[in-house]
Amino acid sequence: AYSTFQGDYKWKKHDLTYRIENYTPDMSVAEVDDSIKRALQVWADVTPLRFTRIYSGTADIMISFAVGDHRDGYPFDGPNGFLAHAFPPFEGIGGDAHFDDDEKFFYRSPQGYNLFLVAAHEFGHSLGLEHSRDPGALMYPTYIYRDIDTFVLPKDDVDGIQSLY
Ligand SMILES: CNC(=O)[C@@H](NC(=O)[C@H](CC(C)C)CN(O)C=O)C(C)(C)C
Ligand SMILES: [Zn+2]
Repeated sequence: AYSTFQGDYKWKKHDLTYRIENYTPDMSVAEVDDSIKRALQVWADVTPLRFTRIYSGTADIMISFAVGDHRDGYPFDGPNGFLAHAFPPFEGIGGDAHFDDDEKFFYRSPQGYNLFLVAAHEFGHSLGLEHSRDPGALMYPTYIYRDIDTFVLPKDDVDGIQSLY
């Protein structure tokens, strides 16, 4: 039930870079770094894609926290509502993921919004996946909490990403 972006947007290379541009006050730097790294690994585990972190310059996937209007034409909406958004693989802002810092993100708590889960969904978009109609899929449009210690990428998402890479 997965879907990809019209025109089959996908990266033409398997070695991708990412850069964490800023941090949320909701958790430690180490916890953000780990959440992002694990959210990318979810997709790397089932594709030939590899992710390398860079600390300056322009990465394929630029990751940032922002509130309200952050000048990309898609202003955030305060607490709740939209939690984050990401752009499909194309030049420039393509691949980039923005997280709404008016949300309270959590590292491990089942309350609130788990950063790892939100990021894993966003990176699905960064790699070329659109939303799935499968309510069990990570790419389902609504945030659903799942135990992150036992998290396994749902089959619909695996089928989707493997249809691209
Ligand atoms: C709690 N709020 C929600 O469930 C909202 N959904 C989201 O914020 C999506 C991200 C989640 C799935 C991590 C937005 N999205 O698709 C980004 O790529 C609404 C369903 C209210 C829009
Ligand atoms: Zn989405």
